[in-house]
Amino acid sequence: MTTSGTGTGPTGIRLTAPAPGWSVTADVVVVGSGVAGLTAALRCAAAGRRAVVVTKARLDDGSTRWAQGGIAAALGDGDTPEQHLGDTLVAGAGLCDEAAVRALVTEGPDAVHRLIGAGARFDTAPGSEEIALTREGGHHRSRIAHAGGDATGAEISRALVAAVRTAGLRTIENALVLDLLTDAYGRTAGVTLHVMGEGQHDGVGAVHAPAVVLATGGMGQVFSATTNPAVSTGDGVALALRSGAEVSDLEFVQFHPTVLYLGPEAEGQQPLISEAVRGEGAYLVDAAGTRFMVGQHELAELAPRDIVAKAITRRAQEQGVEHMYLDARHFGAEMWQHRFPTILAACRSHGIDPVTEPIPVAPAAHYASGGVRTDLRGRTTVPGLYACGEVACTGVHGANRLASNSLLEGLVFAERIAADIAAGGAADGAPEPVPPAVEERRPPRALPLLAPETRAAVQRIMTTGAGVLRSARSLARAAAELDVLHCEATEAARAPGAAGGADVPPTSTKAPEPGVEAWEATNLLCVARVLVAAAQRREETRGCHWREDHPERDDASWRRHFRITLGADRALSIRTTATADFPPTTGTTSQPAPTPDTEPAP
Ligand SMILES: Cc1cc2nc3c(=O)[nH]c(=O)nc-3n(C[C@H](O)[C@H](O)[C@H](O)COP(=O)(O)OP(=O)(O)OC[C@H]3O[C@@H](n4cnc5c(N)ncnc54)[C@H](O)[C@@H]3O)c2cc1C
Ligand SMILES: O=C([O-])CC(=O)C(=O)O
Repeated sequence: MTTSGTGTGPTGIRLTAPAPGWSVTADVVVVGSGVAGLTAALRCAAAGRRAVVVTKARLDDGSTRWAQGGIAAALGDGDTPEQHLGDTLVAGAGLCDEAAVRALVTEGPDAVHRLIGAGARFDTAPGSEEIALTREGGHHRSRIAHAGGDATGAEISRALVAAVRTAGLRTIENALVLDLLTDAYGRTAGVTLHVMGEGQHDGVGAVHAPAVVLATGGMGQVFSATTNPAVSTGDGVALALRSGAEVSDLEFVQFHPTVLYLGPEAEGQQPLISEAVRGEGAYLVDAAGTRFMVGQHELAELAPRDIVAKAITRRAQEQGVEHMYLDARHFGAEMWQHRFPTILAACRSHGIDPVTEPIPVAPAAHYASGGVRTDLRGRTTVPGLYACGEVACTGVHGANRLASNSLLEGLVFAERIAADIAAGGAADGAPEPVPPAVEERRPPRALPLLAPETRAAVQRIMTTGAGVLRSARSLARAAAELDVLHCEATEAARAPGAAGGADVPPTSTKAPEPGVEAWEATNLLCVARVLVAAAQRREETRGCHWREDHPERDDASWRRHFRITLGADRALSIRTTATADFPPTTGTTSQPAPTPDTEPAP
């Protein structure tokens, strides 16, 4: 067995996990403990597979816990999966894979009922046992189930964590997964991970398993202001790239239109004002108090998210201001308290009372519509490596995710993966035993210890150059600045005495292990560079990719996906493929090379 990662990241630096010092063996290792990871683990366990869940912080520390609006499914009278399909395809702006969307919307209602069976409690309509349903942007029907008013994700997380505990699943918390292990045939054989804090697993170790499910969530932390929690650093996408898997559609970062505006210097996770607030009748008004969405789209404030985010940005530019306002004073105190208690508390903690004043809002990075490319069974292009949830690109979201389809996608595709694993879809048999000489055979470590400041630098560069509004110029500047960061990091890594530097023998036991911050910063830089490369390539405006210099959607030239890998020559390669070819329907690595063009990255 050898460690993967012998190629270089887009940083050009060899990114290889340190050799494992301890190990655990399982049938499947699930990386991440949000809705996708926990559902996959529970389902695998129910099918008799030994599943281990590894997660970077605590079990409930991902985006799932923060989800507000709800989970979309055709649960209501008169609603149908077909109508849900239609709304999803429209939001996806011509780039959804219809087969994937069909799987989502037809399997969605039962998946939600299974979640309820697992213990999740959704709000019910007054005086009834029926699930209460609301609306969000892009949905022509009320089909969003919610819990605790605006605390849907917290309830889903609570229920799934409780189910995992009841099922007695093995979990390893505070463990950052570094890289994929592969066997001599290039098949998945587990992961290496770095456990923080005290405990029996302290330091770098490994979980050996023939199937790995990446469920690491999003990459919102690539930007300065995001709704995503601190753990959303794109680790799964970076790991997948290093292991040779394909990623796709990274340029489609969804900016949520209504995030509480806390000033131009605000950084890190920002409070979301759910789209469900607009679903219940809140208005967007500009600095002059005018409802500017009326007349812009048939659904006005409930237009798909990308359209609202663009309208807010445009109107703010016209008026020379930083934000717009969401006015829901007409809800009254009781409705605010009952329906949106979390948002009410968050606003008040920042000195804004939505009962008596409009809420200042601006777009912020919210969701990665692209990610690690999978087929309908959740298989990536590396045998035995699966991906589900926000880290994955199943083809469901196209160029822009429809509101509240994300939790649903996590459920449905996690279940599909578990079914595939249960049917023997991963590499056959147990992983090969680790040969004693693995320490000597691992590639030389040359991970630069990126300083924590690198994270903030990446975020500033990405926010300025690759944010909600982009252009060739802004993207070129971002690419150049990221290059500088990469070069500085490389130089620092080579400096005498640096961990992983040239003076540290590959097998040295004295070299300090890179810290979590170093891995996260490295992963952020890696995904930022790939994201910018994809955004530079897409010379049109589509879905949540908005190019100032190419303001129109161009189906003739760009109704395509970019499939991005790190080649054996260590260069980033970007291929384009037509929508109809996406994703593969048969599985793993034996796909014919897509047409038409294969080019080195810019
Ligand atoms: C504020 C907010 C509100 C939202 N509201 C909604 C909504 O109402 N409806 C909806 O459908 N969607 C919503 N979304 C999106 C949705 O919540 C997420 O897309 C979804 O929860 C992602 O689930 P996941 O399981 O893929 O990832 P997450 O829930 O983000 O979990 C990822 C997990 O991976 C772990 N992890 C990451 N990297 C590593 C690593 N290297 N090693 C080990 N573990 C790692 C994390 O610690 C975490 O446990 C919202 C998102 C946010 C941020
Ligand atoms: O509550 C919100 O607006 C967030 C949401 O639905 C989503 O991201 O799907």
